[in-house]
Amino acid sequence: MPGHQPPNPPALVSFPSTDVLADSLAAFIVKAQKDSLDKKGRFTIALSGGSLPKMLRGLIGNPGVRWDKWQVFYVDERVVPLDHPDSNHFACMTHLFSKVPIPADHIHTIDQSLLNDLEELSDAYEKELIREFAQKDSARFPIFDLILLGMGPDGHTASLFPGHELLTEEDRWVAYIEDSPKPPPRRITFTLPVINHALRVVFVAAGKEKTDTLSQVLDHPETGLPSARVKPTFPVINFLHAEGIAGTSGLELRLDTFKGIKYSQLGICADRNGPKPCARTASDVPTSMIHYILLVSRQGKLRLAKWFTTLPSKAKAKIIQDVTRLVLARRPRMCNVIEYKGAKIIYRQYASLFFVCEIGENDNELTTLEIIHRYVEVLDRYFGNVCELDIVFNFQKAYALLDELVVAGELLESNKFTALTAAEASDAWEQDEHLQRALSETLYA
Ligand SMILES: O=C1O[C@H](COP(=O)(O)O)[C@@H](O)[C@H](O)[C@H]1O
Repeated sequence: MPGHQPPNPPALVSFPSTDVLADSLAAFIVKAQKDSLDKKGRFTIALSGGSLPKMLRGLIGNPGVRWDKWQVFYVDERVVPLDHPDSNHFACMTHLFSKVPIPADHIHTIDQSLLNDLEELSDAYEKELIREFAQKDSARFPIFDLILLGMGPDGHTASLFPGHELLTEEDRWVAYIEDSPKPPPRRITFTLPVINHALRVVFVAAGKEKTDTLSQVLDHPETGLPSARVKPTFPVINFLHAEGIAGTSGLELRLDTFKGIKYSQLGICADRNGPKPCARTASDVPTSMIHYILLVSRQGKLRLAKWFTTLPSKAKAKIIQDVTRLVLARRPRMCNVIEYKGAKIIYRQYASLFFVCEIGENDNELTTLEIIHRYVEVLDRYFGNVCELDIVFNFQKAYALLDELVVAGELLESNKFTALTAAEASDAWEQDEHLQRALSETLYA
């Protein structure tokens, strides 16, 4: 489960103006949407209120957006009628949805008939989430493709406020609050586990006062501000515009403001040596997706097949046949990338085994080779110089180790030791179970 893995450091993108931020954010959303549609044909997104809806203007008239594939939820909602100026839905309607062709039933709002009963209202919204997610993704918590958050000057995000008991909620998906320090007082909100299970989480912060809050959140997470508790598996990306941070040239980022952050920045970026224009754009945030991983022997025998896309068995058999033929025909010094039906096959040979992945045409080959190598390293450490026979006789373990690294086609755990520790822990439980069984058989025989 994504939320059980150690979080990655956040990334910060600073923009010279809110217009550039809005364009870049739109490009990022379209890329995330494309990845999700390629993978599963739908796109689930959760939106915040406050200043965020205005920042979504880059989506209006954007030809890359497939509105009919979106399922929209609200990260939090103020408990007021849906046409009330305080409503987050109202803000999103005003600034975005009234201007784009999204089907009305793809926007999941609160049930207005329950405004007088907060418990019923939040339960009903949770049920709405269950309807969308429970059978398709994780039943424990929904896994959103993208959650867009705001950050209040006090560090609150969604309707999770500093020091509030809701910050420790571990079970509920949606909770309610009657005493919000920011008006209106009655709200419902996603809980932190829901936010932390998302595939991508982005904070959008615009305004000078957000600089100090962001610095507090990034440099002093120990203070436990709500925004600092957002720690999903993949890096949180912070889209920031604030005068004084990004000046007119956009390059005057005050690096000392954010000490703890990993500066793997996009758009206008900076590192410890100072800010510089960055070749990458926000839409290049690495969301590379593997469609499948195959392990094929030199004799053309399939040793492992892990699919991250849903395909009929016939199509899978055809792919295995084609890919095996293509890879086996390669000579040693040839490039490790092969074009195949509008996608890319990335392969690497280790002794008698070919490790083969398919990725999209815009995905990153080198990252994929790195993922393959990481998997081989983990296998190697686990089996001690892994060979083909280890995989043949322990294929469940080979799958389990892969599951520790790659989930839903994306690299989940880049630390091989963490992946190994998880596998060794499950071995220990297994042995313990054997022991328990042997003991109880002896005792009760
Ligand atoms: O009250 C709320 O505040 C936060 C932050 O809003 P912002 O105006 O400072 O961006 C927002 O994300 C949340 O959805 C909203 O209900």
